Amino acid sequence: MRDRSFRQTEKGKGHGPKKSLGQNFLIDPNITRCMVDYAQISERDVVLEIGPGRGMLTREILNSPCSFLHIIEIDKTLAPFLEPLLKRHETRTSLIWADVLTVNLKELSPSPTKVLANIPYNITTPLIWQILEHLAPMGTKELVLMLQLDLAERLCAKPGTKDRSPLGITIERMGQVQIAKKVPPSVFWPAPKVESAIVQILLDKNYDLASKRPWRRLLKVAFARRRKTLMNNLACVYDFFKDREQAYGLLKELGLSPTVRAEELNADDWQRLYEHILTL
Ligand SMILES: C[S@@+](CC[C@H](N)C(=O)[O-])C[C@H]1O[C@@H](n2cnc3c(N)ncnc32)[C@H](O)[C@@H]1O
Repeated sequence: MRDRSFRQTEKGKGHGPKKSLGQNFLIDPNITRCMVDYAQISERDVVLEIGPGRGMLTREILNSPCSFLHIIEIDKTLAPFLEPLLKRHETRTSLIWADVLTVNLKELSPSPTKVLANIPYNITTPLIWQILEHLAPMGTKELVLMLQLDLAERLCAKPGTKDRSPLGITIERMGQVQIAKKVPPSVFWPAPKVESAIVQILLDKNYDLASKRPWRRLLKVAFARRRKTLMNNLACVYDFFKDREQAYGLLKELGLSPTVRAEELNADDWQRLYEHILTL
């Protein structure tokens, strides 16, 4: 059942949704419950919620047995919604008013084991990189995120498809990603123009990969010009190789065609290429 009292309450507290901050609030408690169920939060979990808005998902997380909840929200005008809620759970919550992209997530104490968020679509990609880079090495093992459906599909893209991306490949090397549930615009207020999806990311290996500069640089170079071959990108962009001959030699050694494009490589190919780049 949708939360029909929402609009009145919202107006009552003098806060209208801000488009510039991606404020499409969830109004269907079944969806927030679903997100918390996917996260399977136990009393050992420390949760980080990004962008709590009016606290719809926050309330559901606080109903779970989590030992601690960090919350980061940029919009202080949401205080009348959040502060009374958090006051009831003072000993196990901490609220930071800030742009999450400027927060040093490594310093959150206790360290989050799980991240839940209905994130503003405009900061999704840098935010996921930030979480992988700073929180995965600190023990974050699971992310349950509400994302725009097309981005969710890009994160799950298989080798050989045009949607393959550096972020998707990095997640694949660190764990698994899946679309847990597609979500229609009608569960938000105001309704966005696009469909969304709940995405579950499990991290179970290579926890420090996203923080490795050579890895990030390899992917950046390989995907710098998507229509060019991997060999051309490796040889011509930046200075990985002296010339095309050297790049050709490496691809041959790895059993890869000289005409292969970055989007065609699978996770093992990336690992072998990365290991070789580290020896250069
Ligand atoms: C899509 S709304 C989700 C609100 C709430 N979690 C819900 O599901 O109803 C996104 C929230 O992220 C907040 N936000 C936007 N940009 C942010 C940023 N850079 N750092 C932290 N919070 C941000 C917005 O103010 C808003 O509360």
